[in-house]
Amino acid sequence: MVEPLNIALAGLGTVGTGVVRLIETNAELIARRAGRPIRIAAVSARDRTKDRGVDLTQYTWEDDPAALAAREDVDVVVELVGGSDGPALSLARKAIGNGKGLVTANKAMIAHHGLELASAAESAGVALKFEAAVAGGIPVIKGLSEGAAANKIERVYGILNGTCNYILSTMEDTGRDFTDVLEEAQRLGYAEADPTFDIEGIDAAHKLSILAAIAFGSRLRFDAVETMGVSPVKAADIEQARSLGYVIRLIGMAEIDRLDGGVGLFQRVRPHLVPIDHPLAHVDGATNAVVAEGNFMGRLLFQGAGAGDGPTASAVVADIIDIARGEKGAAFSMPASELEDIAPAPTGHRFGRSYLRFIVHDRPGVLAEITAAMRDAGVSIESLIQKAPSDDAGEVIIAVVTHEGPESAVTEAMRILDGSDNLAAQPLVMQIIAN
Ligand SMILES: NC(=O)C1=CN([C@@H]2O[C@H](COP(=O)(O)OP(=O)(O)OC[C@H]3O[C@@H](n4cnc5c(N)ncnc54)[C@H](O)[C@@H]3O)[C@@H](O)[C@H]2O)C=CC1
Ligand SMILES: N[C@@H](CC=O)C(=O)O
Ligand code: NA
Repeated sequence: MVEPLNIALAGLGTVGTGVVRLIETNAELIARRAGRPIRIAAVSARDRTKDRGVDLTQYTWEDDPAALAAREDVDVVVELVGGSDGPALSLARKAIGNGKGLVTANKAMIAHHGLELASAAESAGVALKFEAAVAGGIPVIKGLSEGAAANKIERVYGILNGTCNYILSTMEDTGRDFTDVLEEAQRLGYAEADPTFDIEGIDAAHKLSILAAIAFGSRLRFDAVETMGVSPVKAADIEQARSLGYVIRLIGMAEIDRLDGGVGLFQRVRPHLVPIDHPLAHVDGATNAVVAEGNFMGRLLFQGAGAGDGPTASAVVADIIDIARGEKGAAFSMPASELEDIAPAPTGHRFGRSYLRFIVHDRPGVLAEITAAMRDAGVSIESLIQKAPSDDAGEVIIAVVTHEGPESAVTEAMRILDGSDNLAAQPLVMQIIAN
């Protein structure tokens, strides 16, 4: 008789109930693949009486998630509560401290405390796994830390937030309003408990910092991710971008910067313009996609569902199966002590084309002021569109696409224009992804 792997689940929301459903539905197949059955020994969440659409009566209930980490009959704790600190972190610390494996989908906690938890797991000789934390159901952590393990990777980028991608692509396809589409993404279980994390780019920044650590063998530097979300993007930008041959996507990009003879870690999350014939332009809905460039493998593209109960549960259970097979692995693809401390790249090195959007008062001299600022900052204009006001508010949209050049020149042009009384709103700058 083979001993089961006994797991405890903390958090029974979108992902937690997805995990219960998956383990119950595919129990026999999972046992054959894992070499032994996966048994849910105990569960915990905030509200015991809530109807979650799954029968939990057969599992022991603990009111306090921390109690799961103390149970003798538990081999692996699965943390699906969320939040960078609080109950999730104390549960994670206790589980590892008590010699239990830890599986989590919590990118906020890993981005902030991943190094501490990885070191603790290594010392305790237990597994720490978080495949679901980056790009949901896509096995990108496995792909990079196992499939691409032999490569030097110096660039990784992609679409890392399902909620933002759902909002941007749905607005683009249907012309629907931002708030309305966000509510739909929340109903579908894509958004974080606090959706500000999604729309302000913080969730994507959590994921990017984890990916960068795995891809480059660098220490996590979430604090150094330059982050901007999608809230400043207006329906008019989506329309303008489309007329220029682009779509707008929230892109996370991490790169090793070797300019000026040093080595720096560049990490940025921002809305970008993506040419319509680029593979990332066709990533719609809650789909995520990650591109990684390795010195021997070339370019890899991972694509699939980045959020939602089924795909996320699939990644969580894959981690549990790995542990059942006796695979511990290294949380960040190498021992925590081997991760290099790479300082953030100096700003001002980036080079490329940009899209600049101004909302201005419709009066003489506005265009001249904008083009003069560009000239004085050394920004070369490739195209400029002025859109007639659609209402009688007396405001006009001016969209500028620049030639390739240093981003620092665009920043300087924005500095020159800052505070101008011709501007009716804060200008928006989006970088254009090269083909
Ligand atoms: N929803 C998604 O598509 C994805 C979510 N994740 C991550 O998975 C984790 C869980 O996310 P969801 O299931 O969407 O969240 P959720 O909000 O649907 O579920 C959270 C669960 O944790 C429980 N909980 C919250 N605070 C608690 C506390 N103080 N004590 C005890 N239980 C508590 C709640 O009762 C609920 O059962 C988060 O870390 C999230 O970032 C990762 C990838 C995709
Ligand atoms: N809120 C996240 C869920 C998955 O990580 C997202 O929208 O991508
Ligand atoms: Na994943």
